[in-house]
Amino acid sequence: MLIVFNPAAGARRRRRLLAALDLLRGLGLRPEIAETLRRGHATDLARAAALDGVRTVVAAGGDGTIAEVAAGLAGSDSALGVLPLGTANVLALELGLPRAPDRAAEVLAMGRTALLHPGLARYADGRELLFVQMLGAGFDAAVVHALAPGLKRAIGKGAYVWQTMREMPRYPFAPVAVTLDGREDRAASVIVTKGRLYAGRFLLAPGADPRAEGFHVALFRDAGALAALRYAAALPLGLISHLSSVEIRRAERVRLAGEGVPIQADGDAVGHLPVDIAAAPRAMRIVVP
Ligand SMILES: Nc1ncnc2c1ncn2[C@@H]1O[C@H](COP(=O)(O)OP(=O)(O)OP(=O)(O)O)[C@@H](O)[C@H]1O
Repeated sequence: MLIVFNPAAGARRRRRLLAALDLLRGLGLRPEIAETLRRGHATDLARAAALDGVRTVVAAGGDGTIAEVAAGLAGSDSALGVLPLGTANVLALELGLPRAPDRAAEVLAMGRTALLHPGLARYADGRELLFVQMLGAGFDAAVVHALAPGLKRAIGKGAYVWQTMREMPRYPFAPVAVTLDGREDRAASVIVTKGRLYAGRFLLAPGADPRAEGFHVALFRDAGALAALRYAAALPLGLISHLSSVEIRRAERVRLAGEGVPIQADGDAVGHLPVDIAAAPRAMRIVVP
């Protein structure tokens, strides 16, 4: 087992990592630790471990770290493990993965796995990006793009609320052209999700499951600061999918295009539209309770 630790995830999570390590050792495991030095490093570390035949590579961080480790393991037989040390930890909440180091260590030691079906986004220049939970284009991505990492470390999820209020009056709401399995549509913002949850425990797409194939696509029809405020208020109340200006569709293939529209994937800023989204060529195994 290799644990890939992102020291920049969450806030001061090294103690939780060390606690989990002690517990894993107590359960008879001898995990190695590799610390990431920069963005994207977790992918290189995971890929090298998979080539070496390491059976389980654990992402110790948040959703961004999980996605990077998953990208490195793609196509291999190594399983993905998770020690949730991030800010939002949406995938961990989605799959019921415990945050407490003792319980997380127990889950990793048991080694029970489920299938995970990541999404793969392809940019116009042919680059590919794997995501495990969701990809957003439009307003939520603008918030992620503008978020200062220091603020996130200092005040955690509150940083998203603060940045959302700042972006509302200034985001230009360029329209997003959406193609769902060949059918054309339009929206002000779009979230292509594998899971039910968004930004923590908030319900976005009832019925979605990262262990199933395909995507749920939330189309936010209304543009403008007031609409963004309405969506932001409905989210913590679990009411997003009930709003008349939000439609949730299922699709296997999604194309998103829009002039200068930012994208976020698994909570990280990852460039701009256009992208073509489909299932990753192979499902992978993830360690679950
Ligand atoms: N050594 C490093 N220094 C700075 N950034 C890093 C380093 N290693 C990884 N990163 C980057 O840190 C970013 C944040 O990581 P991650 O998403 O795991 O944590 P988080 O944002 O706190 O959690 P969540 O996504 O669950 O809210 C990722 O984009 C990752 O590429």
